[in-house]
Amino acid sequence: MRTSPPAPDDVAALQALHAGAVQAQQTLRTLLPDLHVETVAHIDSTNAELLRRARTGLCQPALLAALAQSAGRGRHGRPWVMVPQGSLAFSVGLPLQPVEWSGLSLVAGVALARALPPDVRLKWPNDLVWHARKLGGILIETVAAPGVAARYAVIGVGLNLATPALPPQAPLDALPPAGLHEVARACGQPPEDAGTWLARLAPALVQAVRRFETEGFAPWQASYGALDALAGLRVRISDGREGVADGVTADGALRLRTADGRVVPVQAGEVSVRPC
Ligand SMILES: O=C(O)CCCC[C@@H]1SC[C@@H]2NC(=O)N[C@@H]21
Repeated sequence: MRTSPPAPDDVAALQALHAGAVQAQQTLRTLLPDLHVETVAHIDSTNAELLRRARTGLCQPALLAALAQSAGRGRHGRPWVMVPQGSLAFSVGLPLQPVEWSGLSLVAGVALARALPPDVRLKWPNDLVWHARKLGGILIETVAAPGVAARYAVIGVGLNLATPALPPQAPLDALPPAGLHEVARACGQPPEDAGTWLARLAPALVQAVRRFETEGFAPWQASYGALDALAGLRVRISDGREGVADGVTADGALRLRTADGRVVPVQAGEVSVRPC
């Protein structure tokens, strides 16, 4: 709990973030007229908060963004640490009833990558990368929505704006981090604040997820392929399997071409790139 008044920088940053959320709400007013938007200075985790609300029956579409998270979480129970010098963290929550859930995180990745600078790519299943460095990630969690057939899906997005220092305990096969300000500099563009990115990314994400709900992953397969950072690389899956990454299947599994020439679908796991 905060005991001192927010610093002026926090106030300005929160206003900018809020302006981005309101702009996203405007963009989405036809698709999601009841979208609730909220921006907070501090929270444990935007994903955790929307899931808590859904469990108590608050299942309306929501966009929640935060300047700081004390318990941000990533995939596989890992912590997600925001860069204090510049970060974007938001979650979109909405009741969802897709024909098939597989591929949702890949669709979210495609939508985000398309709204980010041109060189941003996707590392299966849901890392946003730039020149083999991690810019951000996506964490999707769902909960049963009381009284309705749909589940409530919470799609959390964390993006570095500033480039984080490499943590000393980083595993050797983890991707080194990158930040969007650095990407903008490399493209000769000025850096943009978290609110500006939120206004672009949240609508792109919601529009894609709504389309996924009715059409599934298959129409996204080619778009994913065009953004696939792993295509043609030697990879190792966290379960020990190795091979060459060969795109994704029509339901979003990673196609792994093994040494004996077979292609096996990998439904889940962590992927590390091996030296050639
Ligand atoms: O790369 C990953 O493992 C996914 C990271 C997802 C982090 C975001 S930040 C906003 C939302 N709230 C969380 O606690 N996690 C997601």
